[in-house]
Amino acid sequence: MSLLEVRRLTAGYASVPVVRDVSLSVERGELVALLGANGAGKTTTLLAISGLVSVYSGEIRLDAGSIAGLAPAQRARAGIQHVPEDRSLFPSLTVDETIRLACGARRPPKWVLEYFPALGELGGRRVAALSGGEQQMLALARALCRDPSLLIVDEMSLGLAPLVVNAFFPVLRRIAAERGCGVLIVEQHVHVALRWVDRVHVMAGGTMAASGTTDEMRPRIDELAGAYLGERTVPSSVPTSADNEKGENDEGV
Ligand SMILES: Nc1ncnc2c1ncn2[C@@H]1O[C@H](COP(=O)(O)OP(=O)(O)OP(=O)(O)O)[C@@H](O)[C@H]1O
Repeated sequence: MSLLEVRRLTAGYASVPVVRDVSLSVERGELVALLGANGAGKTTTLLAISGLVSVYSGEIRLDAGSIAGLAPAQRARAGIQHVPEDRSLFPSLTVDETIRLACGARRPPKWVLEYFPALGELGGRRVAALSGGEQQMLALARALCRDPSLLIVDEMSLGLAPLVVNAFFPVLRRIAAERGCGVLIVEQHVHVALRWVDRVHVMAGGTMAASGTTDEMRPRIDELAGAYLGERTVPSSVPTSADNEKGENDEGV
């Protein structure tokens, strides 16, 4: 039984479907990437899972239960946390205030900041004064405060330097493994994603073009990039899975 099961989803805006017949799944402890060119429908698919766009047909199940009838806030309470593309932080709040707001009356769980120790030094700093990487750390930490069973991260690397991106992936892997949650990310750096994720779904033109384990997809990446990913690939000189075993860039954030 998958943590998240999306079956034949058709969803869109103002009665116009922009994703059609999309199926994907995420298991507990698994890191899954959703890839695709601009406009392929990745964000819309994530928004449909979180209940933020209209679903016209298909099924979305979390822990085997249908969440179709649930409002976004109910889905959040059911275990889904969504870090949107723009990160949706409040620029005038400090790091501490952002975390406290996410935790409500409770204290932030200690383990949250253990994944992002750099945030510990930034408690009093306003969001507006944080770098892009620090803002992404905060957005992820805020989502983790709810101890999600499914963490959704849209365009995690947007605006971040490749070195910073490389540092985020091992942290996401640890979160998935240690918290037992599923992590579904939209990622533009395809070769970097293939270094770290367990499974890949490739969207094109609002439909699911290819799905498979990373080992299955890696040999097909040039074919997939040519057919579906447009400019959203980086040269294959970016380290591949073999480099993981050497522990390069694993220092975390
Ligand atoms: N609010 C909206 N109203 C109407 N159409 C929209 C809306 N948002 C997105 N679309 C359209 O839906 C299609 C899929 O967009 P979506 O943002 O899901 O793609 P994407 O794969 O996430 O692209 P990108 O990588 O550029 O963010 C596009 O044709 C887009 O123009």
